[in-house]
Amino acid sequence: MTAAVELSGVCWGPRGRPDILSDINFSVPQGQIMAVCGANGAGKSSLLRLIYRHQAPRRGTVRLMGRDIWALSATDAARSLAAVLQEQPTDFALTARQIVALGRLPHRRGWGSGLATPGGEDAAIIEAAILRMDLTAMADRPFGTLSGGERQRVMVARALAQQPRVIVLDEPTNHLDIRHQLELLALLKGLGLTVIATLHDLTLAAEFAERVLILRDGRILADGPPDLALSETTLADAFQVKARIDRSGPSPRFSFHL
Ligand SMILES: Nc1ncnc2c1ncn2[C@@H]1O[C@H](COP(=O)(O)OP(=O)(O)OP(=O)(O)O)[C@@H](O)[C@H]1O
Repeated sequence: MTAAVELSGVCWGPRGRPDILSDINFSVPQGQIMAVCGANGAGKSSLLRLIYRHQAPRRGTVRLMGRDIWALSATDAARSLAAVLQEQPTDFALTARQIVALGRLPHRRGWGSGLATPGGEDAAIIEAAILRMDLTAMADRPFGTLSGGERQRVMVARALAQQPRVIVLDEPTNHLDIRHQLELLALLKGLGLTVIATLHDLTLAAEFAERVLILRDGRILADGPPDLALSETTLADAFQVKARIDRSGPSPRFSFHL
């Protein structure tokens, strides 16, 4: 089966600067849940920006469903891939429902029609995404009046309304309380989509992901099932701390010291 996302020989750096990401090679099968972990500045968000076609690799290729993502139009890419980012829209006057409705834009014919009130099928998809993210009670409130966690759920609902095959999330559990963190990760797992998410919380990564990719200084340090990728040696190397993992319980417990 065609990989959902595949990076081959990818390097990236800002213009006029040395590479920040080097020699990145991995392939994510359709339906896989992958967490990307690593220290601050390791290159996680930069890697996601390459995957959601925000920036082009300096060398190498990023493929989405087998096609070079830069051979696709932005709209075609958005029909297959949705991104949930840490930066949120600045248009705080839009209601939560209007923001979720933006997820339908890549599927509308002609950008002008995208601003019209959604028709039957689109409206049903938007309402389903609102319901799924438990936003019904606040759907008509301006986005700017929502709490950080509620806004995060609106952004996930927008991604769901986009009906992508791949969903990329940058720190999706930021701002969420424990219950909403667990609910969001369970929901993402149950979608049957390919999911690539950066996560700082290694316990959540170990429980949620089938595969963990660990970056260090812009290179892949480990890539594999959580039990293998999240080893004491790898974590010590990735985060420059002493790491202990207690695997005696149902899920691993991580402890760290300097
Ligand atoms: N456009 C840019 N220009 C200059 N430096 C950049 C640019 N984008 C990223 N960097 C640098 O690249 C490195 C990796 O940044 P990135 O945001 O990808 O890290 P991260 O792993 O997501 O970090 P964090 O956990 O702190 O969010 C950082 O040192 C950052 O300052």
